[in-house]
Amino acid sequence: MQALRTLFAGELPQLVMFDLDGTLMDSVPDLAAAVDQMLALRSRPAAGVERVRDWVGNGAAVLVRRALAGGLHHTGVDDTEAQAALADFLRCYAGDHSRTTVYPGAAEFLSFLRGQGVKLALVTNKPERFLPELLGEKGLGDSFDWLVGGDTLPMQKPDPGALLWVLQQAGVTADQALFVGDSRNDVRAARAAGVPVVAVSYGYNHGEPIAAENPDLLVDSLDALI
Ligand SMILES: O=C(O)COP(=O)(O)O
Ligand SMILES: [Mg+2]
Repeated sequence: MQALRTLFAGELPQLVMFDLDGTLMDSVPDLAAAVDQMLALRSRPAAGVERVRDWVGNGAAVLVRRALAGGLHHTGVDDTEAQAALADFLRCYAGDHSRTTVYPGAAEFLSFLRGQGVKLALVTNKPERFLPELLGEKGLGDSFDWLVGGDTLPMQKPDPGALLWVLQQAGVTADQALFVGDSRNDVRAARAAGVPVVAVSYGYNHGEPIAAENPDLLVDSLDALI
């Protein structure tokens, strides 16, 4: 907590915005299962958890395009095929979140902040339709004042638009807010919004160490911030 308070002149932030996948929840096992089902429907080999981990972070449509391309760079994927594959992926993913787990320390940090009266928001690139059910299923249903999915607004992280929207809703200035995330999309969106940013070391960042993005703080678990 000492470290967190140093970012806010001895106080706590008034608003904390959280990324979801790779920050609060280890969701890759279920995302990979749905990707592999989508590929199997096309008689294509499974991608597997290790590769899918590096493809998560830019929302479902980009994840599916990366899976069709077999790598991070997905130019050249046919739009019609990508659209059909996205529909299959979304249908498969909706069915089963049983392998998704909340990271140790995440629930504790959220309830600590709630107890201190800090406003909380989820700002994820994951499609909005999955959020209420997934959070409820994993015991985080009452955690957030705002839920912003990747398709809630016209822009997605690393665009700062969703963060700026939440700041406006909350009536909080950027320097009184904090963003907590795992990927370069999070750090870059927070920087562009002027919001201090904490990164977690255990998440998904396209196979690169998140330290290279120079977050204001880097932690190995969220309860290190309590
Ligand atoms: O769905 C994704 O690609 C990533 O979601 P996130 O923004 O919560 O990491
Ligand atoms: Mg993430």
